[in-house]
Amino acid sequence: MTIKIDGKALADEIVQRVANDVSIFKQEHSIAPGLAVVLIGEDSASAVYVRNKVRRAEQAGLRSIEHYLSADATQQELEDLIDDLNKDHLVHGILVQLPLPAHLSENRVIEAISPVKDVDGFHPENVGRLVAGQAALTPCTPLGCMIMLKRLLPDLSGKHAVVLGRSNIVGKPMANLLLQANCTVTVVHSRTQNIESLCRTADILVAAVGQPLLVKESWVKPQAVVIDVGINSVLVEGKRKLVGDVDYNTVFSKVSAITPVPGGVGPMTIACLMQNTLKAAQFQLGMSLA
Ligand SMILES: Nc1nc(=O)c2c([nH]1)NC[C@@H]1CN(c3ccc(C(=O)N[C@@H](CCC(=O)O)C(=O)O)cc3)C=[N+]21
Ligand SMILES: [Mg+2]
Repeated sequence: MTIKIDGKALADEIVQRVANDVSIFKQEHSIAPGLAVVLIGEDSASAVYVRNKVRRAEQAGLRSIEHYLSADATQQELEDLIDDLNKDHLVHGILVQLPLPAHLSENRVIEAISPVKDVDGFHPENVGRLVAGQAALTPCTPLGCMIMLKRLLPDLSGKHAVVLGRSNIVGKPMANLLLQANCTVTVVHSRTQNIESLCRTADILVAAVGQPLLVKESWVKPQAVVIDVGINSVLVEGKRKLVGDVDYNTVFSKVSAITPVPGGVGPMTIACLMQNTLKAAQFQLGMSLA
């Protein structure tokens, strides 16, 4: 019997726990942890994401503030806003929604965010800390994937994990977290030779390439655990539908567990954003890091 990993239910659980810790935080500090989300330009795909974030922030008891800049905002305007948020004592977490319009530098924006408020974990200081195995704010999507994996396989030690994709947002931090958990890690990407046969050697396969239904039944080892990070919007018989990077229906019966899309990694990403915002607030107010 294959386990369908219920990311939504696990996210509910995490947000509940964050809400509990937030109420303690509020009693101790008389303020709520605050999350500022910066959005540049119009992007229909981000609308759902923002709505989910706002709803989860409410559930967690966090204060969440959205800042909307127009698509033609300048680098200076954006960095000035980040500067204000860095100085704002009511803001403990800052997330700038990526990707940015082409005329803006993502690297410069990420570096402008104070590392202690960098709830995405994208600042080079947090990236370095993660790689070095030091306490850090860790990217939300890989963190959510690790929570699901550990719930399923409490001892990840010695497992062969294959990460499909090498983005700064998912693939690279995911590989580092798996290594930290004593997995043997292989990262495969667009230039890799024999991708399919490498994936077939994985005990744990994490797909994060943004290619709808790329991973077929022939790509997975029997009884593997499959984590599908892809959230691809495709047209099926004229209707928009979300599908992952994994061909869920054909892969399902061959593996021991798999995340669905939607309802898998997506809700966990948002739950981890709430968790990171609380962690950032606790750190900034001098409590010990969990
Ligand atoms: N700085 C930055 N950090 C991010 O973490 C970030 C970003 N920029 N830009 C956009 C992407 C996308 N992303 C999603 C997270 C959750 C869902 C999510 O909750 N999905 C649900 C619902 C999807 C639906 O129903 O449309 C699900 O998969 O079940 C989707 C997308 C975070 N991103
Ligand atoms: Mg993230």
